This record gives sequence, structure tokens and C-alpha cells, in this order.
Amino acid sequence: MGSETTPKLPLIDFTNLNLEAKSPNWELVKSQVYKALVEYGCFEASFDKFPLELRQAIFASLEELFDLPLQTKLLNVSKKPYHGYVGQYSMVPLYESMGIDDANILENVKSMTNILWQDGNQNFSKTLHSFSEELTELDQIIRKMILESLGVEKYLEEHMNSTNYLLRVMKYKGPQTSDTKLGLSTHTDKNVVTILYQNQVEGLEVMTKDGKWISYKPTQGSFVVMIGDTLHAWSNGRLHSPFHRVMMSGNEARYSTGLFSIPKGGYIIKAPEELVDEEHPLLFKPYDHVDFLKYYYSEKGQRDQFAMHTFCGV
Ligand SMILES: O=C(O)CCC(=O)C(=O)O
Ligand SMILES: [Fe+2]
Repeated sequence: MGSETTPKLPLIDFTNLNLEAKSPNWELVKSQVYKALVEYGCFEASFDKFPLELRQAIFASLEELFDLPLQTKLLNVSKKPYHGYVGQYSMVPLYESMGIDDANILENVKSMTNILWQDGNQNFSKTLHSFSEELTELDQIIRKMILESLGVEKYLEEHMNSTNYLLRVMKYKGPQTSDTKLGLSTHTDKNVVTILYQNQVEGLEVMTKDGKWISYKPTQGSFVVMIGDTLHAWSNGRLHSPFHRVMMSGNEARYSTGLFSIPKGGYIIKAPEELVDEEHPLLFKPYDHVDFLKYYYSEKGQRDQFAMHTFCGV
């Protein structure tokens, strides 16, 4: 009795990672990554590339950004759904977010700051750009480890070239009550890999394969790495794409960031033939991510928790 422990996300240490091919340290971390992604589709990563000043500067920048008047924030528009300003939704009243496409390229961050601040905001662009640059490095390390683990590293270049990055920054207001309120509805990510970073306010919950919620307890130098539906389909179901949500309580605002690697429109996502055999029959028909998003953002798609299966499941 009473022996049940609170489930936790696997923690993987990327500090001092030896990037040399086949080094024992690389191989060890790679095997931990693969195991975590098969079992949970998610893990906590400690990564030493972020100086303390940069980590603190990120949250100061996010506060400054979300403190802008709503009319100004609404100027952050995008033709792509969910890439511009999102907020003021009655279903998730605590939530607001903004996107910057390819924030690892300084010019892109600058064009956003030039829209939001009259004289631009150099500090903001420098901070978000450096942060995104470091994160794209982590994204590439993880994807290389995944392809090597699957034995399909010959596709690495094509795989890397098939995606763009979106940095999305988010604020969840504290609900001003100790009751738990919905911050962001349960969903799976649709992209390839997501890397989340956040301040000290808890709220992210990730569902295990057997339906239990794990609450993530943030620590300063750690990130949450998560698989999206694209990589679930491309790996022919080997990697899990977990449901997750944000639940808020208390007075403090939760600030978070997500670096999303997203397939380019026109690129056909198809599981490599090496991952399809009698034991692992093809689970998803080849598809274009932009076509999938058209379905996902339709009225029917928004109510469909298994949109990828509906859209291209075999
Ligand atoms: O704020 C977070 O930590 C999670 C955000 C999220 O799941 C998303 O934007 O897809
Ligand atoms: Fe998500």
C-alpha cells in the first residue's frame, strides 16, 4: 500500500556531450534519448550551452513583449495558422502566444521587433536570436541521434533540409485562485521535434502511454524535448507523440518558449523503406504537412484528437 511513486519524465544529461561519432558518451546519451522517445515521446534535457544571463534575459524579454498593448501584439501576423499572435480565446483565456519564423536568423527576429517597437528593440532581438541559435543546435543533435538509432542516418541531410524552425513564445496568466484552471488544451504537437523552456511556474503535464499525467517540475538549466506527430509518422510509429496540456493555478504568470522544427510545404513525409516490413507494416500514407494542417485547422480537424490517423492513417 502507498508504494506508488509520482511518475517523472526521464532526465538526460547533455552537458559535456562528446559530439564525435561513436564516442562512448555520444552512444550512451543516444540510447537514452531513443529509449525515452519510444516509451514517453518526451524527456527532460539538461544542456549547458546557455549562460545564466541569457536564461534570465529570455524571461525579461518575454515580460516586456507580453506587456505591450494588445493592439501592438496583434501586429504580429502571419499567413500561416498559429505562427502570429494567438490569444483572447474563451476556451483558454489565460493563454497568449506569438511566433517568430526561423528565429535562428537575426534578420527575422529584427523584422518582428521593428513591427512591435518604434525604434526596434536590439536587446530583445539579440536575446531571442542567440537563444534560438543554441536551441537549433540541440534540435539537430537530437534528430541525428534519432536517425542513427533507427539505422537510417543516410537520410540525415534530407531530413534536416526538410524543415524550418518556428520559435513560439507563450504567456499563461496566473488564474488568481488555488483551483486548477486550463492553460492550454490537451493536444499532440504536429511538427517534428519541439523543445520547450519555461520559467519556474509549473503547469506542463505530459500523458504516459497508459494514460497517466506526469507533471513537469522545471529546473533552471533544463528543457523538455517532445516528439510531434510528423516524427511519429516518419518513424512508422516507433517514436511516441505524447498528449500534453498546461494546467495553471495561483497568481504567478508562466512564461514558456517552444522551438518547433516544422516540415516545409511541398516536402512529402514518408517513412523510410528500412522502417517498413512485415512486422512493421506502413502506418501512414505519404503526405504533405501543409495539406495535413489544412485538415487539422478545419472545424472537424480541431475536434479530432487523432487527426494524423484520420488524415493519412493506413
Ligand atoms: O507552454 C508549454 O510548455 C507548452 C506549449 C505547447 O504545448 C505548445 O505550444 O504546443
Ligand atoms: Fe504542444
